[in-house]
Amino acid sequence: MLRWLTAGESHGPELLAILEGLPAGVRLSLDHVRADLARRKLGYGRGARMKFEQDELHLSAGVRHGLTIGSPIGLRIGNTEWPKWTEVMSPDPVDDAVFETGRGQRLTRPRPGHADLTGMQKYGFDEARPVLERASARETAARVALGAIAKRFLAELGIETVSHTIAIGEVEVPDDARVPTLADLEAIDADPVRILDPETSARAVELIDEIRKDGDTIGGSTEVVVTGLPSGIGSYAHWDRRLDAKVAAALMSIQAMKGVEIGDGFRTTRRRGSAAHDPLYATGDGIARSSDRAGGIEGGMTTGTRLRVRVGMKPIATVPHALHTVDVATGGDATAHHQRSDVCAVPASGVVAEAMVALTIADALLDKFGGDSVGETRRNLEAYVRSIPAHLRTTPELADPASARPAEAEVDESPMGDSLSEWRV
Ligand SMILES: Cc1cc2nc3c(=O)[nH]c(=O)nc-3n(C[C@H](O)[C@H](O)[C@H](O)COP(=O)(O)O)c2cc1C
Ligand SMILES: C=C(O[C@@H]1CC(C(=O)O)=C[C@@H](OP(=O)(O)O)[C@H]1O)C(=O)O
Repeated sequence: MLRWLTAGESHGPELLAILEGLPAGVRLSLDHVRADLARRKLGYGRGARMKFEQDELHLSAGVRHGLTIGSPIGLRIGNTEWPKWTEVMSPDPVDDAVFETGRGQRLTRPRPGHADLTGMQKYGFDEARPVLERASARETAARVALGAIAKRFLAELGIETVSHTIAIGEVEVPDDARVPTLADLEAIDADPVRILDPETSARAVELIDEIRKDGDTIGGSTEVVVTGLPSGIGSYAHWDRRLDAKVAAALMSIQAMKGVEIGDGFRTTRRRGSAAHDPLYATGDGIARSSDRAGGIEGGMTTGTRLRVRVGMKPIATVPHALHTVDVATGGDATAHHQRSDVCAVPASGVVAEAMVALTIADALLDKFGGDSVGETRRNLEAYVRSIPAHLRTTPELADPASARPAEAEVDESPMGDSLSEWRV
């Protein structure tokens, strides 16, 4: 089992994160983590803070001489903005004067769409500062750092993860656009909105400019693609073992995410059954699916084809043309507080989504294969893959129905072996 925890406020001294349960022997350098932290700060439409704040990474535990050692991995990410916030976020009591002016002013005009008002009710505060400090997506830097480590573990097993933007507002990548692989990552990250198709990217940038000019904000969607997965990760046997449920929960836990689709998701719900699933064909190399509508998960388990999940983000709640609200200090009409904000954080949210998927997959793999060292995990994985009998084996490549015969014929000719042990994992 892999466990992870984060702590830290948006304007506190630092974010903290612990990853527990990762096997020993994973090759890891600080640069791997730094690279993903830098990717998370990219993206057209982010606010001023992304330009001046640095993510100061410290690896405190669990790694020695470039290898994980099986102990909990601990890391810190310093907020370089901290010197401006020492009084407002001081752990010790401060003088009341701090709350009179500037950064310390009490935030009594809650923003609709953010955690402000309900957080005040729930935790018993009379202003939103202590709420937004933790509700803020600054915390996603810690998740991305942990995800970068999980990705190193996955890479040791030949599993690769990539994300890209598929929509900004109503500007969408066409349905039939090529699904990227890790080889496309450089091109995706080089694009201002992380869209592969230059024409769609240009329209998305134009839209963000328009939205910014209007004093508004915009959301969108991203897709995460994972290749190299064996079949059978997750399970149909109980609700909390289903991999689709775990991936959906992980993605929905990211600030501002409002919906998750596995594979073709809601598009599938509008199709007839005959056009909604991925028919099986016998190819010379095993059983293959002729389409990728399920997104690589059936019955809560990986099918062995690429995993494809999408997550949709609502527009940023701190709208510059601030929304109507109530000043809870006076009870009167007001506009919501706004100092600065992102106009669009969809490109960055893809990097966070990648991290959450990587952590979830790494956990599910360890659930099935265990391993105190990555070599042990790899041996267990390979033994499982070898144990699947030839007539049940699948290939990740899509079948061409024209040159394949239906899988049923194959099964008829070669029924499952007499002995249970022949196919038992
Ligand atoms: C990468 C990223 C950046 C974000 N930046 C902002 C921002 O600048 N201003 C803002 O109001 N919300 C921002 N959000 C969204 C809020 O954190 C989120 O809406 C808030 O925590 C309320 O949670 P909910 O939207 O899940 O209900 C961002 C989210 C992400 C993932
Ligand atoms: C700091 C980050 O994102 C922040 C997420 C965020 C929010 O409300 O979620 C609000 C903004 O912070 P501030 O109000 O201080 O400008 C973003 O900059 C980051 O991603 O590193």
